[in-house]
Amino acid sequence: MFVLVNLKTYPCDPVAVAEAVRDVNESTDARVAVAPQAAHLERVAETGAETWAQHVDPIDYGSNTGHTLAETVAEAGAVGTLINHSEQRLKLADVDGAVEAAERADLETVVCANNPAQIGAAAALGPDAVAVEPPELIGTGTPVSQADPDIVEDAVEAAQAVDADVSVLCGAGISTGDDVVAAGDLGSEGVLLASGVAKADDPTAALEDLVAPL
Ligand SMILES: O=C(CO)COP(=O)(O)O
Repeated sequence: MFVLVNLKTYPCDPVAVAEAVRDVNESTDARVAVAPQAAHLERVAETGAETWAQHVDPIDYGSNTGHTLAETVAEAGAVGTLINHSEQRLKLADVDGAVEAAERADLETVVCANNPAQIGAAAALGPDAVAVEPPELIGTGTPVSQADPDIVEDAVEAAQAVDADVSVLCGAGISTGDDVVAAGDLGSEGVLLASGVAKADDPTAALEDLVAPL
């Protein structure tokens, strides 16, 4: 299972979380990675943790003030990027352009989507993975795998119908090892999560709990 910890703009110490991600990754068969804010990418990557960007824009080098260029993210040490997170929605054409930009920079891609229909559309753009995250469950602590298991199974089916090579992750409210196991049982190859680690008093303990059954 892939466990991708999105730090959003939570007021945690990104380097401390990254060190916990690095250490827990070494102690488990699961793959554990962290997605800090763009300005923290370099410091986080220097810890040795697998580092992802939260977003890249559908642009190339040039006159794009305030945008995030995929090549710069890669140079800062990211190996992958989220695209179209529920909190950073893009138009379909821009999701396509962002996937293209990420591929140009050799970044692995996870395109997020709200529901199985959008997952099918996202899978058609050829990312490495898609992630279904029902927005109403994000940050609630109620795991998608428990509150809405059908959405995960339907997302897996929708992605497979379009491109069987695209992995499916799920997210929203995931915070325990049991949640991760339940996600896997529904056909998900990984989880995206944030508050369960970024807001935890002890991020290392939270991460250890997440991977314990894997
Ligand atoms: O948006 C998410 C991960 O990208 C999910 O957030 P929570 O884990 O806080 O529900």
